[in-house]
Amino acid sequence: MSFSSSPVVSLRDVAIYQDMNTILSNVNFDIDKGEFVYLVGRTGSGKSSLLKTLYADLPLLTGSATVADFRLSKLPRQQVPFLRRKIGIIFQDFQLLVDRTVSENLSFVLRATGWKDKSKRKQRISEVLMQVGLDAAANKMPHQLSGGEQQRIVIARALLNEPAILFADEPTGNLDPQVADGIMQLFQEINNSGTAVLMATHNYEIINRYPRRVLKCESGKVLDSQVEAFTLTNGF
Ligand SMILES: Nc1ncnc2c1ncn2[C@@H]1O[C@H](COP(=O)(O)OP(=O)(O)OP(=O)(O)O)[C@@H](O)[C@H]1O
Repeated sequence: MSFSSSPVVSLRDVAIYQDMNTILSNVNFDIDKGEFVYLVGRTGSGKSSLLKTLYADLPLLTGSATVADFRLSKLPRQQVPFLRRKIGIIFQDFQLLVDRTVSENLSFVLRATGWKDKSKRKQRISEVLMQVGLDAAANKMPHQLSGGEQQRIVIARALLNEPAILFADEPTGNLDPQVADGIMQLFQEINNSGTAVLMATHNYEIINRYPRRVLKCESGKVLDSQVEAFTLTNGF
């Protein structure tokens, strides 16, 4: 367990690349423990690329950054799984293993992250399913669940190792407004219990309903609502 009070995410003079192209530059922000932050910007403005850099799917080549006490610059490949245990990643498309039950999907992650004791795995699976309101779904196959329920299982999976922060890339993008709202409420509950959240979204309604700090990718920079005022207009 870490007792440091340092931010869970800290970026200094970071640049984000795809291939040889600079997507964002001079990126500077911190996210405190337990904070909830939106990430917005037009299609192609760099939200996913920024998130990918934060969960070490893209290398950090310029500037310095720490995520959950891991320094991303020159992060050895063997360290990536250890970083990933401290963070949770949630995508728009649910990415559950379709040929396994909910419980097996979750157990798969626990075994891959060092949980050797079967009864402890079972206990933890029951806890996270309870947290997302789907404790009755343990033995169901993903296709027996609605889109919103599948997304809840993905969130449960992301919570298994008690992450310091959740990175969510358009987690409500494929869902009806009402279902999306339920997912947002779940994110609020998770956040209220102390987990930081960085959520990329195009959904202006959601930001209006649950207003929080906003980071906006625009013209190759990241604007921060905590630092400067900017408008959130159509299509961002
Ligand atoms: N794998 C890749 N290889 C090369 N270029 C890429 C790759 N992925 C994204 N890009 C480019 O990087 C830029 C930023 O894309 P990115 O996906 O980060 O934007 P985004 O803000 O997340 O967009 P969206 O809202 O559509 O998800 C775009 O110009 C895109 O074409």
